This record gives sequence, structure tokens and C-alpha cells, in this order.
Amino acid sequence: MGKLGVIIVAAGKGSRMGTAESKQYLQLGQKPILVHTLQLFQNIQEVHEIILVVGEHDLDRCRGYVQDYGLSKTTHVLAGGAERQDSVRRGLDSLQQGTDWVLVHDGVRPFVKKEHVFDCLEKAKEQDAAVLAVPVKDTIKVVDSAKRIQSTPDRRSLWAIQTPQAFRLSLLQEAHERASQESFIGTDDAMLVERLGTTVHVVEGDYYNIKITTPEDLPWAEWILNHVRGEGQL
Ligand SMILES: Nc1ccn([C@@H]2O[C@H](COP(=O)(O)OP(=O)(O)OP(=O)(O)O)[C@@H](O)[C@H]2O)c(=O)n1
Ligand SMILES: C[C@](O)(CO)[C@H](O)COP(=O)(O)O
Repeated sequence: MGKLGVIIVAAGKGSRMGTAESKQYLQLGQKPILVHTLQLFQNIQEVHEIILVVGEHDLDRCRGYVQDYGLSKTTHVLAGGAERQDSVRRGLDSLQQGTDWVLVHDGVRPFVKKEHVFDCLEKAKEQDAAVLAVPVKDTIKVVDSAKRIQSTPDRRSLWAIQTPQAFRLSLLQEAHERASQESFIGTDDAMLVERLGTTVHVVEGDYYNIKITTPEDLPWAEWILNHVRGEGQL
């Protein structure tokens, strides 16, 4: 079956949140946002190891989380790079021998449902590459730099892409290698795999799997924690 590794990327600056403390370290209920995310994957039996990628200055703090919260599957805490893609690449380079499958997940998505993680992984095991996503609810326009609408894509074909994103490890390694050779930077891992000409499958998740990005996401995150997911019930 092969081992399953998880890369949690949390080396971003959180500039859109605008808080003094990077958003992944903000308190959500009883714990920092990042700890919620790590505990979620810690509690998935199929996960062999978790590689945590963080900012250079946060290595000690995160190693402390590993101790304090008993995150025994977090085998490495590494410094990330300038772009999310660089952080994922560093994580890929640290996965243990014998890993065949990898999940890449944002440290600031603490509400993914376990059932959806399994659905995504199962699809990847059938098809090599799968990502969680939800259909978009708004009408999306393509707008130019002068704020003029250029076109309106058919909403039925638009999905908002989330994480985790699940891949056969060798495929994701090849995708990162190619992107690096061609100096391509993408905003998610699926983009890099798509560039190889490989089909990436979408698995429907839910709208609670938010990426905590801007200040208005914080009260929404508290609400999800208190009314939908509940501490320890993710
Ligand atoms: N160089 C980077 C940039 C982002 N990330 C991580 O990728 C995830 C998704 O990125 P995003 O929400 O954009 O986080 P930030 O880059 O921190 O946010 P911003 O763009 O507002 O600065 C986050 O968990 C973030 O920490 C990372 O590991 N390394
Ligand atoms: C990977 C991701 O979360 C999928 O929605 C997203 O692309 C990260 O993008 P960001 O620009 O780093 O927020």
C-alpha cells in the first residue's frame, strides 16, 4: 500500500491578515490555529509522518508545540521558502524512504473533515492526483486592470480549490522538479501536476474548510469551531 506522508505548510507571513503575529499562531478556541491543523492529521491512523514547514524564526516555537501537544507523528519541523511552492518542495525533500503517497495541506485550514481527507486520498490512490474543492457560489467575472469586465465564465465549470491535495509522491516530485527547471510558480500543487499533462481529479468537500486569510475569517472560524466542528471532533 505504501506509506502516507503529510506536508503541512505554515511558513507564510499572513500579510492579508495584517496581524502582528502571523495568522497560523493566532489563538482559536484553546489552541493556536496551526495546532488544530496538526492534531487533525495526528489523529488519522493512516498517516505515517507529518512534515511541518514554518518560518525560520518559528522553528523553536513549533518544536515546542510538537512536545507540548504530543504531536508524535510530526517528525520534522523545517524552515520554508519565499513562496508556498518552495515550502512544499522542502517538505517533499524530507519525507522518509518508502513514502508513496503525500497529502499537502495548508496550516491555516484547521476545519477539514476527516471523511473528506479520506475521500481525497482514495481518489488519488485510484487516479494519482486529487484535490478537495467546492463549487463556487458567486458569479465570477474576468476583470481587466481598469476594472472592466472582460467575460463571465460558466459557473458550472468553476470550483474553489482547497487542500488537502493528494498525490502519488513520485508524480508530485516530478511536477515540482519541472516547475523549478522552468521557473514556474503556481499557487497550488495541482497546477504543477496539471502542467505535466496529468489529470487532477476534484473531490467535493465542504464550505467549512476555509483558509483563514483575512480578518473577517477569524470570527467565522470561531463560529465554525463552536457550532460545527467542535474542539477535538474534527
Ligand atoms: N512562503 C510560503 C507562503 C505560504 N505558506 C503557507 O501556505 C498556506 C496558504 O498560504 P496563504 O493563506 O496565502 O498564507 P500566507 O502566505 O501566510 O498569506 P498572505 O498571502 O496573506 O501573506 C499557509 O498555511 C501559509 O503559511 C508557506 O508555507 N510558505
Ligand atoms: C493551496 C490553496 O489553499 C488552494 O486554494 C491556495 O491556492 C493557496 O493560495 P494562497 O495565495 O497562498 O492563499
